[in-house]
Amino acid sequence: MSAQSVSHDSHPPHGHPSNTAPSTQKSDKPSTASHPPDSKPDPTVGPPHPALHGPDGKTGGNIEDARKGGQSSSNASSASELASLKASLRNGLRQFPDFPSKGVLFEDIMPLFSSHALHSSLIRAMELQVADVFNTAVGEDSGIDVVVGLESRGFLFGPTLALRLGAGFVPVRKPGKLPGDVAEETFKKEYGEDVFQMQSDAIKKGQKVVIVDDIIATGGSAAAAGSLVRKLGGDLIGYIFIMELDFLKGREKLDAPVHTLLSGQEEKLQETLDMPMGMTKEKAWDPAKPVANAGGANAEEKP
Ligand SMILES: O=P(O)(O)OC[C@H]1O[C@H](OP(=O)(O)OP(=O)(O)O)[C@H](O)[C@@H]1O
Ligand SMILES: Nc1ncnc2[nH]cnc12
Repeated sequence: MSAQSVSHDSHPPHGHPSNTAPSTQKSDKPSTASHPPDSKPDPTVGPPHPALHGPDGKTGGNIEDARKGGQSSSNASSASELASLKASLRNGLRQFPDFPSKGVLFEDIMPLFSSHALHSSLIRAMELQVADVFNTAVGEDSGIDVVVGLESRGFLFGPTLALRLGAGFVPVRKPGKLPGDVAEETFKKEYGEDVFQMQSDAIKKGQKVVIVDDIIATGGSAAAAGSLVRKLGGDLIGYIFIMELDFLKGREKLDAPVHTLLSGQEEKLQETLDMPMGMTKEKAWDPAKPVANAGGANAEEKP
């Protein structure tokens, strides 16, 4: 195969091959969807889901009852654990320019699974992130009923996350794979259309559902999955992705809160002119230099 990855040493901060700025501190972090400026609310943190919260949006309800007691100290330690997990995960990602086609900077999440340590960090980070953004208890008392994962990369971590959250797992599949009655939704991809299906009895009316996938690009897949969940009567609490291709504005297609574990690409892959200093087209994407840190300076750090 001719795929080439960016070497660790020469790799620019994530999402922009021309950006050679050193890793940023809090004050000069770029404003991304997942790390907005102080003046702007963080769009990765949606409003608390009413079904999971009391009238003040913070307390009350069965799930919240489970959180009472030592909440603030455990929140602080969870936040620091989550920040440290995110840092390791960022270092585990790789980017492949011009894959699967020219102009696409492909985010390779497979190293997060080939390493036992990273895999374990990913699942723990997801578990903590869910509790943080949906304001639920950490772990099996989450109160989330179903995790829905999108074919196929959403299948890599959706089931494990579901176990951790005390939830069931339900797949959204491409057509012709699921037996019995299915609900289906057609959606637009970058080129042409695709169809997603779910088994009609997979979600019970009113069940609290979180949709997970590795990446949100145009948002077409995730929006179709959201429509299917609602068709089946599910209560869609929100979406969790590992990362986002910000410049495609996929989150604008979604009508439930959207959260990403790590920040993603802010801009489209640039041409040679924009490459980091000292690189040529031939030199830049040297396949002999295998590891890229796709996390970089733009990675999300929720305060
Ligand atoms: O936001 P969108 O533009 O809809 O794109 C995002 C989807 O694209 C990728 O899946 P892909 O269709 O490549 O399938 P795969 O997971 O089977 O590789 C990715 O895993 C998401 O599911
Ligand atoms: N740039 C990208 N990297 C990995 N998966 C993707 N799915 C859609 N766009 C992608």
